Amino acid sequence: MPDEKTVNENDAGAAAQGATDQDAPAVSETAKRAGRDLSHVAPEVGVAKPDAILTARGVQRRFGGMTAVDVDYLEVERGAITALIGPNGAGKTTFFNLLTGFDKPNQGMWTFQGEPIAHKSAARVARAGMVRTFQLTKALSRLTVLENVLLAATRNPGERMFASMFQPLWAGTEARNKEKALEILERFKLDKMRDEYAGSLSGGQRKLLEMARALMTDPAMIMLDEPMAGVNPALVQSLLGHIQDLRDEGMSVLFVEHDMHAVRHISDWVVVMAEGRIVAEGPPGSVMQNQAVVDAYLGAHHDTDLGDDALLDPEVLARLEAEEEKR
Ligand SMILES: Nc1ncnc2c1ncn2[C@@H]1O[C@H](COP(=O)(O)OP(=O)(O)OP(=O)(O)O)[C@@H](O)[C@H]1O
Repeated sequence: MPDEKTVNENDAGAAAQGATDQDAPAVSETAKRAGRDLSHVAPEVGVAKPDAILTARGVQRRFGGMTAVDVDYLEVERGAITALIGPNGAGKTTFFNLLTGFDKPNQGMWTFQGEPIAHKSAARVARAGMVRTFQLTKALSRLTVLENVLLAATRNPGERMFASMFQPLWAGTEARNKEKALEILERFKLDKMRDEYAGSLSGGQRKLLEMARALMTDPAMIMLDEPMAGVNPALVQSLLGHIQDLRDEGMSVLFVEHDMHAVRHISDWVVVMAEGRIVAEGPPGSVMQNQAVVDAYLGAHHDTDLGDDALLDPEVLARLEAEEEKR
């Protein structure tokens, strides 16, 4: 059965207005504030947010003569779920790669929690608290689920030669990391699969493992790259619930996604890119009605359904779940 919490759109906003759902985990003050504050923000490109965790200015990335990213100004709200959408080739992944230090801009700057992090390495960005998920590579598929999560732990002094001379210190950190990894695996219901090869996980479980790996570093902001891609429809609801939980615990979430149903249901704010630029931003309900957004998708001959809610209708979900069980 779908969880009440994920069926309601804009949970943080609902919670802020005093909605009571006794089954839902506690919603952090940050998330409540983000939901409440964003409801007063004008849906305009480049609009200032009440409490921005990330601010980008004049970001450009060119490949030869083609400008893949040309973002004048963007603020991303702290403690909110922000979706980055747009037709194929809009520049979403390139922008994501730039922000997280996996690519370098031709120009532009951005700050994260007030700290300038443009031109910094991916490792440095991660240490600052902005962590992105990664698709399971072939090499990682051959490690166990637990090994995958442990590998994501940062600042393990055991990795440093000097500290490795102090075995007890190193051993203590390893034990703590393992305890933490097991807690995270339990949260995502992957604990029973801890010793299985990661390659044997289903599409949805892989997405959860990617999130689990990111959580090992206690990020302030988690960047999810197409979290719904390759996920069985019956698991979509649960995955959406996990993403909302991250937000409700106070984390900021920025995700690139093509699945408009997911975008509509969990996003507090949606940013739309087309041809490298941001063409619209606003709450999910209104932004998808925006003419610039409709034009961007139609112009790209895109067949994306900009969002009826059929997939997340409880009856449709119950049928999908029943079909899944019969298999
Ligand atoms: N390394 C590269 N070299 C040359 N062109 C590139 C490179 N990376 C991306 N591009 C081009 O930049 C543009 C933006 O690509 P990008 O992958 O960022 O778009 P996207 O919005 O993520 O698309 P999709 O939704 O299909 O993943 C595209 O025209 C793409 O071909």
